[in-house]
Amino acid sequence: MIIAPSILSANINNLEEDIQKIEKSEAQYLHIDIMDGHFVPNLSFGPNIVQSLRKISTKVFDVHLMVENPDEWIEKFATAGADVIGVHYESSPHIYRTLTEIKKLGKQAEIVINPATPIGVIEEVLPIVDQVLVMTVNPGFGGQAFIENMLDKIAKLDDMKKKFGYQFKIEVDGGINEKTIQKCKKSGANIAVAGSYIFAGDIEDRVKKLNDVIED
Ligand SMILES: O=C(CO)[C@H](O)[C@H](O)COP(=O)(O)O
Ligand SMILES: [Fe+2]
Repeated sequence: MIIAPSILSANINNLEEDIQKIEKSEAQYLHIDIMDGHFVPNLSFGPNIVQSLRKISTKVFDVHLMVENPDEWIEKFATAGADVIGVHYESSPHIYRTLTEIKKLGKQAEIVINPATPIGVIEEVLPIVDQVLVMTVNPGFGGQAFIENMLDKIAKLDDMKKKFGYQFKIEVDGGINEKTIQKCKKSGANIAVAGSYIFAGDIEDRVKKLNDVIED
């Protein structure tokens, strides 16, 4: 399972130091939350931050767009250094086109669904995506509690993946800690984003702890 530390919970006063700790850790991804104050009630980072981080990190940049009109932003984040670009199903009526454009830019395309969104509505894009992100909290903030009934959704998605032979990875985001990561893995998740859990302690140690519990 891939661990993706979310820099939303990093120390913004000393971001470089935290990024260096992530570099040394076993994490394979760096999760970057982009919030526009409209799609979610919070603001975070823009493409310039992604561009700066690209100079100091070798991790896979997993950019989670929580924005209205994602089509306006995908090229900017692709140019800034994103490797994976995640767009919310709820953010556009033309999400198939958005996902296709991400692929045309040479990036991995990810569809993201909010807790209230059923997987049935994304069935038609499953053959073209590289990742599906199942939100396990309502997006907008770090440090929220994991929504337990998302485990059924992850398991259903994993069943569909096996039934149709799809290759996408299943990612989970929100409320991930030593306990919830094990449940997500059992349900079929392949990538776990963790923000507050990782940055509340020693970064390298916390990433290792998450890896250790899922290996047991
Ligand atoms: O997308 C997000 C919030 O919208 C973050 O990635 C997520 O909340 C991570 O934070 P935590 O692990 O503290 O829940
Ligand atoms: Fe996120």
